[in-house]
Amino acid sequence: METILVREEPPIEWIILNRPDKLNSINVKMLDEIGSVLRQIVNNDKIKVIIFTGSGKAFSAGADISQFKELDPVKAWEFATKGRELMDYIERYPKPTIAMINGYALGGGLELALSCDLRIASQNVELGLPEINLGIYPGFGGTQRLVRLIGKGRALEIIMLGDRIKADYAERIGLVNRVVESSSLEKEVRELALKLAEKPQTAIRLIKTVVNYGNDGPILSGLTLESLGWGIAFATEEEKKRVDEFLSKRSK
Ligand SMILES: CC(C)(COP(=O)(O)OP(=O)(O)OC[C@H]1O[C@@H](n2cnc3c(N)ncnc32)[C@H](O)[C@@H]1OP(=O)(O)O)[C@@H](O)C(=O)NCCC(=O)NCCSC(=O)CCO
Repeated sequence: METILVREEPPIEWIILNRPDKLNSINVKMLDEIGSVLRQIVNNDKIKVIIFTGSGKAFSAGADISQFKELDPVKAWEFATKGRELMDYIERYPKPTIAMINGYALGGGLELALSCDLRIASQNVELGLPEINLGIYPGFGGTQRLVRLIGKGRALEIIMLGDRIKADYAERIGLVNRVVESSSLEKEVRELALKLAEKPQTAIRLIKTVVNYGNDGPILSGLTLESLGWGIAFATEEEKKRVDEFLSKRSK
């Protein structure tokens, strides 16, 4: 891999964006390499949680602006589609994903974090969608995912002003799940990942499916999907085992 580092530590797979001298800005090669790793491990049962992070002082400063001069409108559309499709794949990935955000997460970097299930940030982060300052706007899904995560008013403020946001405000508005001390970021995220890995994996997968697909359409479709998935959970060994354990403890 040229642009990422991969650390396999079952049950965790670490995907580390690795262009630190360019603040881990995202080029086509990086999109390809991330997609390729995710496809390789999708059926590996030993890997239960994926953690994305960045090497050096950034999670990622966004799409690689140095490539923008080569983009005519059609190539720009294709690049945005490629980035957005990877983010769609991450959002719907059957295993839980965590963005461990260190330093800058801007533009496409924040959009990558938005496509993850959980976002844990260190105190020193600066988050934002500064694309407006380049005369464009977020193209890897940010206009849609940010609105759904924090609401239209706050999302429009972030997207239209392009300002950088600090950790405490990001936590207050729900942009990140949790802010932790920089020195304990990796430890806390690892603990969270191990906790997730202990959970019944089919139920986790069903939750992701119901939440992601259910929220895309009318509420009645989402609620129906919830009921269907709930039924499927009863077909799993994990459900039988855990319900039996609960009941047997109480009947003693
Ligand atoms: C993140 C900033 C504020 C950091 O500033 P600073 O600490 O001063 O560091 P720099 O010298 O600016 O950057 C170091 C090095 O990285 C290169 N770089 C940084 N960001 C990018 C990028 N997005 N693309 C390409 N290269 C980048 C920078 O050129 C330097 O390289 P040298 O070879 O040393 O010159 C600041 O870097 C910043 O504002 N970055 C841009 C953030 C941004 O606008 N992101 C949105 C991109 S568009 C997008 O993501 C579309 C998808 O929706």
